[in-house]
Parts: sequence; structure tokens; C-alpha cells
Amino acid sequence: MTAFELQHVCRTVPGDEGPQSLLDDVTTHFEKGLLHALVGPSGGGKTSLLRLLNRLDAPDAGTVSYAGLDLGCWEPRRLRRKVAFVPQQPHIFPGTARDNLLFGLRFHPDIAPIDNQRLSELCASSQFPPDLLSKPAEKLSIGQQQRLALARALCLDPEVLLLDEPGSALDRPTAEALGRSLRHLCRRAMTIVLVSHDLEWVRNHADRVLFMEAGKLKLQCPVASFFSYGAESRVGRFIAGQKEGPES
Ligand SMILES: Nc1ncnc2c1ncn2[C@@H]1O[C@H](COP(=O)(O)OP(=O)(O)OP(=O)(O)O)[C@@H](O)[C@H]1O
Repeated sequence: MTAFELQHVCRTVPGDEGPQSLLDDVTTHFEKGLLHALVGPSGGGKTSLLRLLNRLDAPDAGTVSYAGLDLGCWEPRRLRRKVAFVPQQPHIFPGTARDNLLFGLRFHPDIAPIDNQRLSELCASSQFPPDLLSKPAEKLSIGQQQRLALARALCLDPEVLLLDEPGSALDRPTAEALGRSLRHLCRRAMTIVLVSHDLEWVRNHADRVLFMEAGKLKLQCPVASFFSYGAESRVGRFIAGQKEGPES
């Protein structure tokens, strides 16, 4: 079942040397219950694409729909309840980690209070260490703050998670544990779209890969197909380059 459908999406912004194309004729879809990884060289348009999916930005041509309804028809607050965006640099509010985790609930009185069991589940799903809940949130490391922001997003029980480099500040074992948690969420019908530069992680945890370069979607395929490209192909060269260190 399709969650998002994008048809001929373009986004252009004013630049110093005239209009700059961030997204150029992107047509794709994201399937419910799958983990989709947006990969590609830096500046290729991955974050720009992610931001369109919960109306943080709007396309200036083409259409984006969620659950069969054009995003323009979704009231932004209602959409963001279903489609949660977790940026690479999380917004942290004054107070403890627990205060931050529960922050969104004040805007959603329909959500049942979070009991201790649900709190443990949220910590487990986001790989946030429960013993840090009483710590001032601004004292946490960036990696801990990223996972706290993920737990805060999960608190509202969204249907979709949009994650911008969720493992970028994590050590390998923690990033792998987070990958397993995200896969568990997908098995419970969560749709995930994330940006990653960590191809080993993508290989271990993604279902589908979308390769973006210079604002264009160059390739979309199952994860196994992506990693079977030969060294002479553009994708193969990108994969080899990432092993030596990310391209800039
Ligand atoms: N609001 C904006 N105004 C002007 N330029 C922008 C804006 N947002 C993004 N860009 C530019 O658009 C290009 C694509 O940016 P984007 O963040 O989508 O790339 P990315 O693939 O996510 O990159 P990275 O892997 O480095 O995070 C970059 O050159 C960026 O500088």
C-alpha cells in the first residue's frame, strides 16, 4: 500500500547566481511499512525531499500526496501528527529529558497519559537510555538528544517517521540497535523515510534505496539491487567512494 506518492516534483529557490534547483522532476512513491533510505552525495537534495513530506516546504511544481490526498489538502497540524519529522539537529527545550519527551502531549489532549510501561517502550524504540530521563536535556550529547527527539516524535504515535541522519552521532553498536528498533516499528506498519550517509547501516536495515544526485532521483530499487551495482557504474563508484570517506 502506498503511503506517499510524488509526481514530477520540483523545488527551486533563489540563489546568488539565479534560481537554484533543489529538486528536479522527482517521481517516486513510499510504501507503507517499509524503511526507505535516501542516499547520495552531499547537497543532492535528500533533506529537501524529506522536508516536503510533512509540508515544512512546498514544491513549486508537481504533486505530493499522502494516503491518497494531496498534501495541500492536509491541514499541516493534522498531517504532522501522522507524519513526524526528526531533524538532524534536534530542538531541545529547557527541562529534563522526560519533560522534552512528553512536550508534544500538551498540544494533543486526546492522547492518553503516558504510563511507565509506555515510557519504557518509547525509550526502547528510540534507544534512549531510561536512566537519563531525569537529566537536563541540554546536558545530553547530540546522539542522546537525537534519540530523545525520536522518542518525543513516537510519543504521538505517528504513522510515518521522517529521519534526517538519525545515526550520524551514534557509535556502531548503538546505530545498529537503533536500526533493529526501526525495523521493529516497520513490522508494526510504520513507514520510515530517512537520510543516511552510512551505507553499511543502509545495507543492514533498509528495504528500499533512493539514490539522489544534484536534485535528481537517479535510482530507486530494493536494497539488494542497490549493492549489486558494478564498480564501473555511477552507483558503484559512489558506494566505493563512501567506503573511503563521504564525498563532499
Ligand atoms: N532553503 C534553501 N535555500 C537555498 N539553498 C538551499 C536551501 N535548502 C537547501 N539548499 C541547497 O540545496 C542543495 C540540496 O540541499 P539538501 O540539504 O537537500 O542536500 P542533502 O542531499 O540533504 O545534503 P547532505 O547530504 O549534505 O545533508 C544544497 O546545495 C543546499 O545548500
